[in-house]
Amino acid sequence: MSQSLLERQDQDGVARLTLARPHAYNSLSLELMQALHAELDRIADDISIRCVVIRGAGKGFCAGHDLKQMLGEGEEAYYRCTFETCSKLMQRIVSLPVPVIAQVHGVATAAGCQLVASADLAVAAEDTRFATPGVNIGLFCSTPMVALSRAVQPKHAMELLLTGDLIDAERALAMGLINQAVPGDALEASVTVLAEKIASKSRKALQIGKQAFYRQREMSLADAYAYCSEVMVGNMLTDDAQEGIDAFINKRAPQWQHR
Ligand SMILES: C/C=C/C(=O)SCCNC(=O)CCNC(=O)[C@H](O)C(C)(C)COP(=O)(O)OP(=O)(O)OC[C@H]1O[C@@H](n2cnc3c(N)ncnc32)[C@H](O)[C@@H]1OP(=O)(O)O
Repeated sequence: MSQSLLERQDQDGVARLTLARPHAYNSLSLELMQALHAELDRIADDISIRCVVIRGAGKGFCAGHDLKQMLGEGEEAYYRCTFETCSKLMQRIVSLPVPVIAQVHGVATAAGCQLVASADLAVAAEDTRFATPGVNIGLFCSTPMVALSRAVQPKHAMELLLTGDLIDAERALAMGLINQAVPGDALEASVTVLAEKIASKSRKALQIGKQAFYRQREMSLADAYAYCSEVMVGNMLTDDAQEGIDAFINKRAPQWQHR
């Protein structure tokens, strides 16, 4: 991992990944996206991690793709590589076996807003501004729309995409883009409470549940119930479910094996 682009700190089963390009609002250069993807791959295989927090260094979370790099490179192959890399990164977040929380402050625009929408949960400082402003610069936010249109109601997604307007955290909360809007000085603590609560669960249960949540959403009602019934059967057969139920019945704390 490149220390200058992305920083990682692990504590109590939570991996905190900090986008570290504060001079450019942590905009997603190709190298930063590659570093984040590689770190998520490592976390996927790291049994000690049960929750991931993605946050930004400096005065904002993320201002989307690095426009200076994009204009500077100016080649079709480079653009294709950028958007494919970003799209794979967002899918890696969804396919990660453990939940991802976006800890958002300052601004989250374009691909930064997509990062928020792609995370399983998001907590923002009250004064955060969100937007998909590509349309203001002749660049409709087509890849962010994939995550956005799955995270919020279609008319809310279209409003953001068509106007490019900045919205505040209160509006983002009302749209369902974020889970909580908290005072800026309470952001770190609020995310820690949420992350540690999740990290206290069985990693196996989190993995089974997260994967099933996204898969069943693409299915018909009947297929979703059939699929999730089988998921529950598989879940019941895990060591952690057997342990958790026994612990509940015997009024003791469960000892997770994370399998
Ligand atoms: C399909 C997906 C497409 C995309 O993701 S395309 C990217 C679309 N993103 C945007 O259009 C956002 C562009 N940025 C902004 O609109 C504004 O910025 C903000 C609202 C995020 C913040 O405004 P303020 O607080 O006034 O700061 P500031 O002076 O505009 O920016 C500070 C420094 O950060 C650089 N910067 C900001 N966003 C980007 C970016 N996306 N790529 C590269 N650099 C960026 C600026 O240029 C400047 O730099 P310097 O201090 O050298 O003047």
